[in-house]
Amino acid sequence: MSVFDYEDIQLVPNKCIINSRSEADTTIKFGPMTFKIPVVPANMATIIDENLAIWLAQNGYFYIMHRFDKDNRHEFVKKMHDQGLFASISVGVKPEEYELIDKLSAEDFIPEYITIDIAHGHADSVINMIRYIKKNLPGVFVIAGNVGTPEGVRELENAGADATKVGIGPGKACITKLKTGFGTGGWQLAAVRLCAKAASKPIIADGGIRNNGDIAKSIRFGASMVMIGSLFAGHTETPGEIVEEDGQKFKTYYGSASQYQKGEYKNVEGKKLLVPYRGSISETLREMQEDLQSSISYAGGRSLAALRKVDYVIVKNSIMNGDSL
Ligand SMILES: NC(=O)C1=CN([C@@H]2O[C@H](COP(=O)(O)OP(=O)(O)OC[C@H]3O[C@@H](n4cnc5c(N)ncnc54)[C@H](OP(=O)(O)O)[C@@H]3O)[C@@H](O)[C@H]2O)C=CC1
Ligand SMILES: Nc1nc2c(ncn2[C@@H]2O[C@H](COP(=O)(O)O)[C@@H](O)[C@H]2O)c(=O)[nH]1
Repeated sequence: MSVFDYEDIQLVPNKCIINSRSEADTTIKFGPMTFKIPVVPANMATIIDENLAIWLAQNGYFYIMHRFDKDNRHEFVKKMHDQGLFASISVGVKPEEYELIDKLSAEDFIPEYITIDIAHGHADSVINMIRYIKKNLPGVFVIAGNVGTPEGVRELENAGADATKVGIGPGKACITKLKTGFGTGGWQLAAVRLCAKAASKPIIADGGIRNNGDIAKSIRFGASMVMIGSLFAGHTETPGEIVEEDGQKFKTYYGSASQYQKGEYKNVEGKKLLVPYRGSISETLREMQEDLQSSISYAGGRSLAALRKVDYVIVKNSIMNGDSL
């Protein structure tokens, strides 16, 4: 098994067949809808809130609302639908989460997407929740995770998941590999490749994206969608608190399994960081789209499909050469 991560890989260019990068099509069909780019902000409390979810849905981007405003999720689905927007929520696996599914079903508020979001998603608790949602809300597109192995992907797909989310511990606010010794941190891209080969349905590569080029690399190795936290954390629209230090502006970004999210220091597997403030998220999304259009041109194609079969080389520890943007 070859083990590598984003910084160890370079994609190999093919002859360009378009006259302008604007001709390259970055759209992706994911579940019942098509989105502008194959990118989704992480379903974390410092990355997405209701206002940003509305803006993303109105502007052709996928979003997944986090699950930490527990009592508001039912109202959130209703609010999105009242505005003619799609609803995409997260759930956990505890008993009260089953009550939410029952309530949505009883009142016929059916979100388009539900993501089952727990740390160790290769578990009977997740399999049971997938089955419950599929039985009680049969039209919903169910994303389940997180997993880091082909076996995990297959079991969740077999239980009925429509997509699986891959990544155990590669996130920037993550300390899982330090606290437990487990995970895909340091070999996340290779894990995405292994999982995608086993998958018969779409996968989301989750965590470890540090540069826009990593989105193209994720697509090359089989992801249909890429989930990103830290690269989005510093924006005006993301909900992290603004902090000023030595005249410089930062925003807070904390893990969903950090004490800041949990309110207590128990089973902590996440930390808090300060991320430089960087203006509006619309500019970052626009730049991601432009960079992806450029990637498609280097792949010698017109759409994301060209990226999926491009050659690559493994250049361990050498390609960045100390470079930074
Ligand atoms: N992608 C990643 O690498 C990681 C992501 N996270 C994020 O942090 C948030 C909190 O996650 P999580 O702690 O799972 O959520 P919860 O605290 O809601 O836990 C969900 C349920 O799973 C149980 N559980 C959690 N971890 C384990 C485990 N290792 N073995 C057995 N049972 C377990 C919990 O019980 P109990 O608490 O009693 O064990 C609880 O009943 C999520 O948003 C998750 O995505 C967290 C860590 C890693
Ligand atoms: N191990 C942990 N992982 C976490 C936690 N909170 C979120 N996450 C995961 O990180 C990604 C985002 O990664 P990034 O590299 O883009 O910043 C997110 O989608 C989760 O899967 C946590 O507390 N511990």
